[in-house]
Amino acid sequence: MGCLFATAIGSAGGRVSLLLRPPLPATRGEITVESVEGNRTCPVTLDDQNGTSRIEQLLVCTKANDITDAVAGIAHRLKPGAPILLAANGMGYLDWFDRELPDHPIYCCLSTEGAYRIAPLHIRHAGRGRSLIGSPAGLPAPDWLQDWTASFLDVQWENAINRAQWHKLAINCAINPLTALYRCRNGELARNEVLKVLVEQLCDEISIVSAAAGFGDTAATIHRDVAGVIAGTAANRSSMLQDVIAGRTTEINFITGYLLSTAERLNIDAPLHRQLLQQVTELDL
Ligand SMILES: NC(=O)C1=CN([C@@H]2O[C@H](COP(=O)(O)OP(=O)(O)OC[C@H]3O[C@@H](n4cnc5c(N)ncnc54)[C@H](OP(=O)(O)O)[C@@H]3O)[C@@H](O)[C@H]2O)C=CC1
Ligand SMILES: CC(C)(CO)C(=O)C(=O)O
Repeated sequence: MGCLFATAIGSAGGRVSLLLRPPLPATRGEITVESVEGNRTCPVTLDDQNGTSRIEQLLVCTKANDITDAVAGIAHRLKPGAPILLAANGMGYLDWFDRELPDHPIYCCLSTEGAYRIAPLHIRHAGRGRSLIGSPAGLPAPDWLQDWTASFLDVQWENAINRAQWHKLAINCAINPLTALYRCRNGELARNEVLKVLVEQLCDEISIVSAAAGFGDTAATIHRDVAGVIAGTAANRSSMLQDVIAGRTTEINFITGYLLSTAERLNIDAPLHRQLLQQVTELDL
């Protein structure tokens, strides 16, 4: 996603540096984004945590598990008040920013774009989607949003980013862990009678937690919306299943884990989600 977003901002005239893990292959590079519309390229400066230039604006495109380590390594280079935009899936990483970087405005990006890496700095933009950017603290749309809205991606400002994130998280909680455990494509959750019942039970629990957490819209629509996403993405392997197949740590702690910590705060039990968290965590070990 980092290569896709960097190329989008570059296409709108922005200057982009990629902060990679050391050691750096070079100090300059070129991103290639393949898609059905043809190839796009974007020249970038390559940098790592040992660099010295000051960071005016930070876009974090790691997996949720890596956010805090990645940002902690470069936090000393942030200009005072530099905005930080977090593009990872899931929820539950904002507390760290409130604690460690309270003077930096935090924004979140919720994206349904689809992209995967073919080689270093070379990606395939496999599916066009929409990206919502918003401020969990309720800040107004910043000037730099223009770099995104002027790009080739479909980007919109979202005033209620918390709600949008919760809704996406709820859908992921109902689909991703089951597909990872049963190693099936999303559509199997509607075809297999046993899995169908489990999806319904997961949605029942999500609905109760959502209502208590103040997300009444999600509580009311989660069964229908999950069925719609399963039908619309029937041939997909969920991101969690892809992580399991590739032997990567999943983002379960920031998806089901966040639902469960919200439930616990509200004294609600969600036993099926608890069981799935444990089972997927065992896969991660
Ligand atoms: N790909 C997609 O289509 C979509 C992804 N998302 C979400 O976006 C997020 C990113 O996904 P995706 O781009 O696919 O993930 P990738 O694993 O492809 O990319 C994550 C990148 O983060 C880098 N990274 C991790 N830790 C550090 C660190 N400490 N310092 C510097 N770089 C670091 C990794 O580097 P290295 O290569 O060295 O490991 C890797 O290049 C996830 O939360 C995902 O769920 C959301 C919608 C769609
Ligand atoms: C919507 C869904 C389930 C599509 O596969 C997804 O967001 C994911 O895989 O993480």
